[in-house]
Amino acid sequence: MDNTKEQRILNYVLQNAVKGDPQSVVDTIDKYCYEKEWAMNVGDEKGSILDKIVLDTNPSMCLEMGAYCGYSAVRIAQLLKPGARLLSIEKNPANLAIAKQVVEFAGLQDKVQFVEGPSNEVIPQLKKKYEVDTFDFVFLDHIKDAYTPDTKLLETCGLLRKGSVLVADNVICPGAPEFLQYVRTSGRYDCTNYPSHVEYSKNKDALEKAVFRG
Ligand SMILES: O=C(c1ccccc1)c1ccc(O)c(O)c1[N+](=O)[O-]
Ligand SMILES: [Mg+2]
Repeated sequence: MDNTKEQRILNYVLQNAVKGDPQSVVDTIDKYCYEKEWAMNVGDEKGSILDKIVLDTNPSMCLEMGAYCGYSAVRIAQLLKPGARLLSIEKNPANLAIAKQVVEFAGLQDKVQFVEGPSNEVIPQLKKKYEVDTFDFVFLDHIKDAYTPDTKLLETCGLLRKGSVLVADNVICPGAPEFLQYVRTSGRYDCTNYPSHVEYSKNKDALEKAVFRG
């Protein structure tokens, strides 16, 4: 059976990264995506911005929407303090399987819990089924049209608290204009834009940080 780009990325990690070394996994995926095939990981440039925000936030409970191949899960999880955890939602079962293997190869399986399904169906289950109180940090990197309804759903499900930090990828390219308008005009967030570029390219993109006011 012909393999997919995501399977080729996993195979490249398994053959070239250092097992148990998260940064080696991140660097290896970046190398593959620069040299062989573009893929929609957050990438090294935006990833460095993401890293700084995670370190500054020092979160105990994190959510990621859009695991893809596990790249951002590895970036985030390697920065978490002991006992902190990342819950990663991915609706594509094939990508979820890849992401799980990438995270396991990095040695971060004890910090990352994957949940398969559409985010709008998973979010309402998080308090009872996954024993989540509130999220300190949320990374949005899934379907761009879902950013706004999922942010509102996190609010209505009581999963955000005063100071919860949301970081959204791709607010310029492919773009998330409704999300930007909502977080910047609702009065419920303090927003900061981080200009950057689309992963592995020179096209303009940006991250948006939105801190919930409670
Ligand atoms: O939407 C795409 C996309 C659209 C068309 C072709 C390939 C990807 C995309 C591009 C860059 C991203 O960082 C990203 O997260 C996504 N995504 O799907 O979530
Ligand atoms: Mg993205």
